[in-house]
Amino acid sequence: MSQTRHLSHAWGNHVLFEGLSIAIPAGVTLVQGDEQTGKTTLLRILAGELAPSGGWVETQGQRADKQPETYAPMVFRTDPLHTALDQTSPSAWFNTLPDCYPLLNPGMLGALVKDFGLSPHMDKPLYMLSAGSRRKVWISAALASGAALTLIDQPFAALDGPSMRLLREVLQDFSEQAGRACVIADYEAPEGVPLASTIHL
Ligand SMILES: Nc1ncnc2c1ncn2[C@@H]1O[C@H](COP(=O)(O)OP(=O)(O)OP(=O)(O)O)[C@@H](O)[C@H]1O
Repeated sequence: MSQTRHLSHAWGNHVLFEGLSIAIPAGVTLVQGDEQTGKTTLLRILAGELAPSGGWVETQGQRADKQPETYAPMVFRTDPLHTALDQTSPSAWFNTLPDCYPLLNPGMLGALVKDFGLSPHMDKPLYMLSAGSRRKVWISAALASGAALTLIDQPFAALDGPSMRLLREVLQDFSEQAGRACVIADYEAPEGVPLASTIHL
């Protein structure tokens, strides 16, 4: 479904990774590595946001470098450091998503909002939300987007206990869905989430 071929990222004499030829199957794939090993960089390359130094990435037969317009709607990357939406409310942002992600599942999005306890925050600007709530907003959009490839950096960071349990359940369900891949980046394998594959950096 997604794959990389001979992927490398380097600058000056510093090689972050090289020769990565990996297949990303449906279900949950973990990108595992210590600090500063290139997890976020790999996610950005998989999202088509960053050009690799060498090699290429492909999702459902479309290459990020050759077909950027068709590639972008197939991929959703959560970026907890993104500030461009700070003045936007989750409701307003969610209303724009079907334009980019026509396969967005509104029922799933509504259920995640409710179960993550986001309902009281839906009309507030994102900058007013806690780090955990902002992360839940991004994760809800990502998981409901219907994107063929969903990329989530440190999905459990800043989440409260009940939200961690809910996310585990949602990722379990996700791993049983045919046709969608979710790549999560973290230091350790998450408990209770069946993994389709692991990429070690
Ligand atoms: N082209 C580049 N030029 C200079 N530095 C770069 C370049 N690309 C990546 N880096 C740096 O490489 C480092 C590691 O990258 P990255 O953030 O992807 O690792 P990570 O495994 O996600 O780290 P962490 O777990 O600490 O968040 C970062 O400090 C990043 O700024």
